[in-house]
Amino acid sequence: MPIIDVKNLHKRYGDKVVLDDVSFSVEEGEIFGILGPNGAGKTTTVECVEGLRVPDGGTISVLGLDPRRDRAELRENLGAQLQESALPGRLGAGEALRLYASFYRESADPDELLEMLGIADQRDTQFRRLSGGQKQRLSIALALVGRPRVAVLDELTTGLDPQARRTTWDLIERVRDSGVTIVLVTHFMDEAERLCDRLALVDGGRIAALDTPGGLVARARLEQRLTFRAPHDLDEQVLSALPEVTAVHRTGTQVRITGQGNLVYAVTSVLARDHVVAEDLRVERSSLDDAFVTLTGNGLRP
Ligand SMILES: Nc1ncnc2c1ncn2[C@@H]1O[C@H](COP(=O)(O)OP(=O)(O)OP(=O)(O)O)[C@@H](O)[C@H]1O
Repeated sequence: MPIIDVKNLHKRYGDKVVLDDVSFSVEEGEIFGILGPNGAGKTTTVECVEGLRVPDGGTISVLGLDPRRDRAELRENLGAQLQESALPGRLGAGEALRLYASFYRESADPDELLEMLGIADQRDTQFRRLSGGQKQRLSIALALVGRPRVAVLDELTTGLDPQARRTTWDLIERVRDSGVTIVLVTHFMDEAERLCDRLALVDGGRIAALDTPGGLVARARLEQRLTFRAPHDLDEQVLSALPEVTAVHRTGTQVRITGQGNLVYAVTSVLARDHVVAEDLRVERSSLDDAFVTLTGNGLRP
């Protein structure tokens, strides 16, 4: 049984339709990504799941609870990352965690959480004096302090430097391994590809596609490209005849092959059979970025 089940969600602000028949389910123990450009409806979707916004239509079940009707019960089991502005600047990091821990029937040990998130040294630092990365970690700690079964993390690594992003990703994997189901809202392809077991691509208030990152790339049926340097006597006909190959281009010793399916295996098998040494062999794999453009007709960047 899914831990989150969203069916036919509709939401409009005035005349503007923001969610148009959004349906998806999240299985226990997965990292489920909601990926899309600015204004796609990602935050509106998760805030409906959290019971913070009221949908105009559709049904939502989280751990068998109705987010609006059973809000108090849901709060005990669902952790949400806080917006930065939600904390007073003079509150210490440890103090904030202890305060939030007191809101729950059962809570995690604040000191252990600070340790796990690598901000134990900042225990007594006021919120306003924390760096962007430390604030981010504290907001994750606050989402986890109630020992939730589900955590919703929105724009997890926005504003972090590359090193801090990677550390945060490792951390999220550890949180998932500890048994927490995670819903991750992001507009970063690399983040989604690295972390998510399954992903919903949201565009203009609709789910354009839902699959594993690899499944989305495969579904877009994008061409793969293989380049290498080959001796002049390479028989191009043999390669063109392969069912996986759509085109062979040659400029001097440089060969570029495009195709689909198991292209790399098909081409390299023939080359090995004919004792052709392919130098500087490179495979250009289609990315989730390309898949998004193909599946939605739009890019993620504004
Ligand atoms: N309270 C509101 N009143 C009116 N319009 C709103 C409100 N909240 C969001 N919107 C509009 O709804 C649309 C979806 O917003 P939402 O915040 O869900 O998108 P998002 O995908 O999370 O975007 P971002 O990546 O920029 O956070 C946007 O066009 C936004 O301007």
